[in-house]
Amino acid sequence: MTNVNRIKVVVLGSPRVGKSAVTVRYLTKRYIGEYSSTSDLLYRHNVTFDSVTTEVEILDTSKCAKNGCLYEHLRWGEAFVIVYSVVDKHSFHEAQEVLGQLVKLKLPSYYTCLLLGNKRDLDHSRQICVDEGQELSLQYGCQFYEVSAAENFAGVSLAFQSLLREARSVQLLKALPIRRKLGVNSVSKVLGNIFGKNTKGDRKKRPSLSI
Ligand SMILES: Nc1nc2c(ncn2[C@@H]2O[C@H](COP(=O)(O)OP(=O)(O)OP(=O)(O)O)[C@@H](O)[C@H]2O)c(=O)[nH]1
Repeated sequence: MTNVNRIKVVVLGSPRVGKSAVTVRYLTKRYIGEYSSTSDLLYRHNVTFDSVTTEVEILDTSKCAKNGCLYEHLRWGEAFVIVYSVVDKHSFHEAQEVLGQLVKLKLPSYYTCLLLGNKRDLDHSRQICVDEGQELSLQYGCQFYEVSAAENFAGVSLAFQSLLREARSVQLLKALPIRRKLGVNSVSKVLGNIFGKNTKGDRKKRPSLSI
């Protein structure tokens, strides 16, 4: 059963893309250059949106995802941050693979997902342009931000908050009493509020930003 007071977030991506850096930046505002952890780390903190406080669990995954834990991570999570490095083409392709697995495992139920291009401060060595990230996110219907955990707290914070807001809306929707019948228009309104479609069917752009 959905717990509307808790959101479980999983941070995934290739080795060394900055999963720990973005997670710790979001939670503490600090950038720590090197992390020595070789196992998954679970963080807990509270967020308040519209006067409602929700507990957030963030699982910063380690290399274990390579050794068959990906399935468990995807099953455990309700919201996903899939990180790649803009200076590492391979990590972008791996992000694409993870998105594919996520869709296979989670659809048709709702889930929330953020594609996060990290290390944008290394622009001179870029291998993945903004448009490629944007395109991939549109393909999989997820949010997209480019950030630099090293240089900027604001972008990382905005990206996580945007994900958490959407995750909370999805949870509220899931928690609607099954017996309460909604008309087609009501359902379309609820979904529109969450996924950015207005009732006339025009699609609003998903949040997408480079900071
Ligand atoms: N230039 C730059 N370096 C970064 C940035 N974010 C992380 N790094 C560096 O990238 C390296 C890997 O960062 P981590 O946060 O440990 O990456 P990770 O994905 O958690 O690594 P694993 O858990 O080992 O897979 C470290 O040397 C960080 O200092 C960034 O935004 N810009």
